Amino acid sequence: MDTAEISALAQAIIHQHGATFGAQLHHDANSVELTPQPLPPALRSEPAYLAALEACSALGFIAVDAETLAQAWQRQTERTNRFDATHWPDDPRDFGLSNSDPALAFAHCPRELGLYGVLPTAEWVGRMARAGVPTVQLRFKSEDQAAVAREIKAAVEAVKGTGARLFINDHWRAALDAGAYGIHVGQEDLDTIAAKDLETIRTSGTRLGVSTHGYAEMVRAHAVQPSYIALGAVFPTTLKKMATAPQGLARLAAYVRLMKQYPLVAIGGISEDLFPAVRATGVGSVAVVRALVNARDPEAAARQLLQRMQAAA
Ligand SMILES: Cc1ncc(COP(=O)(O)OP(=O)(O)O)c(N)n1
Ligand SMILES: Cc1ncsc1CCOP(=O)(O)O
Ligand SMILES: [Mg+2]
Repeated sequence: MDTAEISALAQAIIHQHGATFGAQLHHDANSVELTPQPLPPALRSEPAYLAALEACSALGFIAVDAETLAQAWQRQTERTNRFDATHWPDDPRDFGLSNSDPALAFAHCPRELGLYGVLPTAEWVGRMARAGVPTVQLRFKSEDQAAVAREIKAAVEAVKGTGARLFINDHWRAALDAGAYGIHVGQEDLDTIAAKDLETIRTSGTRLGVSTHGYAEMVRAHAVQPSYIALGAVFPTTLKKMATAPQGLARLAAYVRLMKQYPLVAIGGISEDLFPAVRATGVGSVAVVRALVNARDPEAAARQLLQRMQAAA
């Protein structure tokens, strides 16, 4: 196939899916600006792969995600024996997400983690757990290890008797020592935790949540078979400087279709009014910071968000 024929296949993909992913270019308060990305160097020569690489880059996927999608489109083409521009890859087998050994998976947690409060102190953790938030996280940023250990212990105490599941962000050793329900780590954290330490967390029965920001990171997260996968940032957030653009609802829905074997958590810029649209993607949990912490009445906000979670279920 020559370059013109490959470009015609790429155009067919863009024609089919431009409205879905391109719809994110609309301009309203929650719009997500996804600009076409430069075409990365091709690693293979098959037409389906090359066409998908071109199309996905044009649709705004960054190089590693366009590459992951292009490889999946090629596998889909081989598996089904035909190139189908209409079918956006969503079969885990095409992403190499099958055939994991379940004996090596992290401890399970419920598919529906529900409203998930990501909170700055043990006091906030206790307050939101008592308000009925079913999943909470202590996201306590400090270099002072003694202060970290104290805060984590206090958070573990604070959720006792509330039924809330407590995840600890980043500080996995102290979280293990304190007997927290789970640990949340980012991609950078995964880079720095040694394989033997991950194994220590896994065999302790402590749950593990992993942040992802696109297709390549989801594939990478799957390699450790975590208890849940977080997907974000869905919308712009002022709370954390993100290395990648907000993903938007269309991508979130595509991620949920692909990763439905995992409990999934959507995070980033999710305000109360956006809950129905986020829940409509099928994601089982919605994580928020500012929607709780910046609310004039955080307990009332928690009640409101819990209702939104249920209404959209
Ligand atoms: C539920 C949830 N999702 C994502 C994050 C972000 O984690 P990470 O990428 O490690 O960034 P920091 O929170 O450490 O700044 C999270 N904390 N919780
Ligand atoms: C910690 C984190 N990780 C990805 S987005 C985010 C912050 C979410 O905060 P908010 O819900 O206030 O946008
Ligand atoms: Mg982190």
